[in-house]
Formats: sequence, C-alpha cells, structure tokens
Amino acid sequence: MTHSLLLNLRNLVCGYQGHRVVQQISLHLNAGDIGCLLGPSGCGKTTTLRAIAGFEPVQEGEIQLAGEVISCAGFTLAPEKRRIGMVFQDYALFPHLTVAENVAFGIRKHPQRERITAELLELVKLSHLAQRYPHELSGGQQQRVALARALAPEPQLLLLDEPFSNLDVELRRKLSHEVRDILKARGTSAVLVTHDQEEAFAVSDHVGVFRNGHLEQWDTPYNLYHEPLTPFVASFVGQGYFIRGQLLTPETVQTELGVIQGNRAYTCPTGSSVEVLLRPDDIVYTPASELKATITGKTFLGASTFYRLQLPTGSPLEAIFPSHIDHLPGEQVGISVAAEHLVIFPTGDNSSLEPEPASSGVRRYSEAS
Ligand SMILES: Nc1ncnc2c1ncn2[C@@H]1O[C@H](COP(=O)(O)OP(=O)(O)OP(=O)(O)O)[C@@H](O)[C@H]1O
Repeated sequence: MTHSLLLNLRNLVCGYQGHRVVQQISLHLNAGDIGCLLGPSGCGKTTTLRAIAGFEPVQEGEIQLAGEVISCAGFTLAPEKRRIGMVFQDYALFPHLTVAENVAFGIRKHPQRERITAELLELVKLSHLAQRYPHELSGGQQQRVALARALAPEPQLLLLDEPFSNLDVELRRKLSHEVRDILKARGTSAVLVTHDQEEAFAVSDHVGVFRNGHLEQWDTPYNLYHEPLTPFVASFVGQGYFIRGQLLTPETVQTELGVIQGNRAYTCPTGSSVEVLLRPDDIVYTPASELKATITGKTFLGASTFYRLQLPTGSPLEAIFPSHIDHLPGEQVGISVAAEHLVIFPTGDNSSLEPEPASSGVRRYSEAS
C-alpha cells in the first residue's frame, strides 16, 4: 500500500453568500487512509465535504487531489471530473433500477461491468439480492448498495456524508466496521462526515474535530483521546471530568485527589492554576487507598461497570471498573489515579470555561466545587 499524499486542504475558506463558514482549514490524507470530519451540528463538516466534492466553490486557500489543484479561489474543477465518489445519508439509490443495475450505473459503458458488479456485490455481501429493487431492502442493505455503486468507478477518493445516521444504533456499529473493512480491502481512500464519535473512531485513521468552522485538531483517534490539544477537543471526545489543580513541579499537579504525576514536563509556570482531565479509565479501583469516593450511580456494561462517583469535597468523577467489582450506590470505594497521559490545561482560558453541549462528553468541575 502506498502512503503518498492524496488529499491536501490548505487554508481552506468557504461558505455561502460571501459568509465564511469554514475558516482556514488545513488537513491532509494519505492514499489508502480514511479520514473523518467530526463535530457538533452546524460547525461546517458538510460544507467542507461539499467543497472537496466540487459542489461548493472555495473563497480562499486550495484543495489538491493527487498533487493537482482541483479548487481554489475562482476555479472549481467540475465534480464529475474529480474521480471522487459520494455516499449520502439517504442512500439516493435509483428506485426503478435493481440492486445490480444500481451498482453498475456508473460503469454502464465499461466492458467488464458485469464482472465488476458481481465482485462488488460479493464484497458488500448482497449477491443474493442482485435482482431486488431498493424498496425491497432494509436500510443497512440499501446503504451497502450505495457503497458498492460509489466504489464501482474506482474513485480516487470516496466521500461519505453521515452514511449511517438513518440506521439504528446496533446496525450503525456493525455497518461502520464493515465499511472500514471494505474500504481497507480495496485500498480506497475516504473522508467521512459524522457527529458520532464512536463511529469516527471505529472507521477512521485520522479524525478532525471541528468547532465553529475551525479545525481544532486533525489527529489519530488515540491522540485525540489521550493528547487533546484544546479543552474543546478534550470535552467533545470521550468522557470524564475536569478537576482543578495547581502545578507543583513541571511534571506534577496538586489536586484534591492528591499529587498526580504526569509523564512529561508541562509548559505552564510552576504554581499556576490548571485544570486536569480525568477520564473514567484513569480512575483505578484500589480498596486499600485512603482516597475514598461515594458511588452515586452505576451502569452495568457487561465486561465492565461504569460508576459515577463523588469525592468528599462533592466533586464528581467517573470510573470504569471490571464488572466483577460490584458495589451499590451509596457505598464508598477506595480509588487511585493512574493517568499515564495526564492532560492539563491552564485555567484562565475563557474559551475553556464555556459550557459544553455534549451530554456524554467531559463535564467541567462539580456543581459543588
Ligand atoms: N446552502 C446554504 N446556504 C446558507 N448557509 C448554509 C447552507 N448550508 C449550510 N449553511 C450554514 O453553514 C453552517 C455549516 O453548515 P454545515 O452543513 O456545513 O454543518 P455541519 O457541521 O455539517 O452540520 P450537521 O452535522 O448538522 O450536518 C451552518 O450554520 C448552516 O446553517
């Protein structure tokens, strides 16, 4: 597999009626990789995807595909000349064509169209439904037809706009893994738009977190979770709480959970106030610990149990313990912190104190603190 640069967005600005919706976005995707644009509703993900497809003009900056400029101010290469395929949220299948005819639509004049169609139907596990019509298929099956149809002309890049959002949670999860396997099996590069973090992580090699038209971080799922560059990324990706602390030395922070050791030197001045990100997997069940927390709620997840905890000061925390550790709400448990990748941000950054919309994301501090 090659790792050459395929898609390169350089300082991209685009929007509607002169209004700048997407502001100075830069990102790149290597051939064979899957990227994802993630962020809350209205932050500019679809606008960026449409600009890559050639449906929206670019106001500033440029888009390069395989080294060629396909969009810049005053120039937009027509969508059909880009060798870019698209899969939409609503499948957009042709209702009067069979499954096989839908898949073959973009390669009607190709001498090998029957062979290619049969191969793709096998890839998406729909060979047995080749003669059905779209209305005779489930939503998940329709989306697999749409994927096969988009792959048939062998696009250089596939764009997927919220492809699973019409499906129920279980099917979304299953299909998102399947789609990754299919794209990887063919070495197809793709960019996906979603506001579902789990989906972004399941499918992508790189994820871009958008906020108000800006790209806050373009990185691997691992780095977004463990090394978020901004409080917003920390909040949008994953769960947990921020607690307040004070930097004791470049590597250690004094908090109400005691002194927490990070694995690097932090750049803010010793003695400064910081906020420390504690994710549920940073909190370890430690019966002998002097540090106790009260269980305020729990959710059994099968292999593990998700506990909502409260510290003696009233600060809330979340923790994931192996599910054989079974305690009732109201009980006290000993805990310790094992935050290998300790994430801290200096306080006083006003943007970091905005309330975050994601109810499943990171909460900032206790109401009681
Ligand atoms: N055709 C249009 N004309 C004018 N404004 C638009 C148009 N399409 C989108 N917008 C605006 O641009 C902003 C970004 O929209 P966009 O669809 O890119 O967001 P998004 O991140 O994809 O959101 P969602 O997750 O809800 O689809 C929004 O404020 C939206 O109202």
